[in-house]
Amino acid sequence: MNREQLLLYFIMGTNNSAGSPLRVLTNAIEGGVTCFQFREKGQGALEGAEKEQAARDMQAICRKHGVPFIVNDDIELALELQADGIHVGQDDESIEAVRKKCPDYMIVGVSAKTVNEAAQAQKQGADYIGTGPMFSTTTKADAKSPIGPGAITELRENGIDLPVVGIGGIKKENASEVIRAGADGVSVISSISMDEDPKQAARLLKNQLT
Ligand SMILES: Nc1nc(C(F)(F)F)ncc1COP(=O)(O)OP(=O)(O)O
Ligand SMILES: [Mg+2]
Repeated sequence: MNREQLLLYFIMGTNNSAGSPLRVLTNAIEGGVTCFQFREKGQGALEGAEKEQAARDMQAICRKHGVPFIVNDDIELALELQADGIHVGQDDESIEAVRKKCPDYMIVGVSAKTVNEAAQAQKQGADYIGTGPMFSTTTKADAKSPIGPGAITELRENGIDLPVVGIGGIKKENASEVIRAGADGVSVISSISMDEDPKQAARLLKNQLT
């Protein structure tokens, strides 16, 4: 995974979008999204065959536009779809378990908010880490309290040179703070998925990043 791919990392499930998820994803990518994560979780999330079909539909859109397609949590689904990668949190399967099950080409992303967690992730071969929540968020029901962009600066000051993306409550008004703090990119859900114009939302966000 090269760092540039993490610049504007859009995450969405079918229950995060105001409009049609496939149309939202297409518009978001046309607006400049550089990486996508399928995260089907929380109230109203699809399961089983419906979840798999939604993932396949979104994967096809990513493939058409050359955007990496990452699956959140669900390793079996990632393997079934031959996704470009998988993202796991501290309470999900370990990186070792993921690496054992997944082919080498797959990107492995890990949530890490402390220097210790990030160092562990780096040692175990993570390709990138997601750090947050940067700001308060309503999308992730079990999100902990915000740690702010300073947490990314602390990782950098302690020798964590893995690609890092900030996540949690990021919008165009605060995105540049996360980059200035040392992140390679920002990850967003509702700032794009709930906007009535996801293409414009992605474009305005991206303009804050470079
Ligand atoms: N899904 C995520 N993606 C990222 C990414 F780096 F990709 F931006 N960072 C952090 C998370 C949060 O991952 P996790 O802590 O397992 O919670 P959940 O499974 O509810 O998302
Ligand atoms: Mg998870």
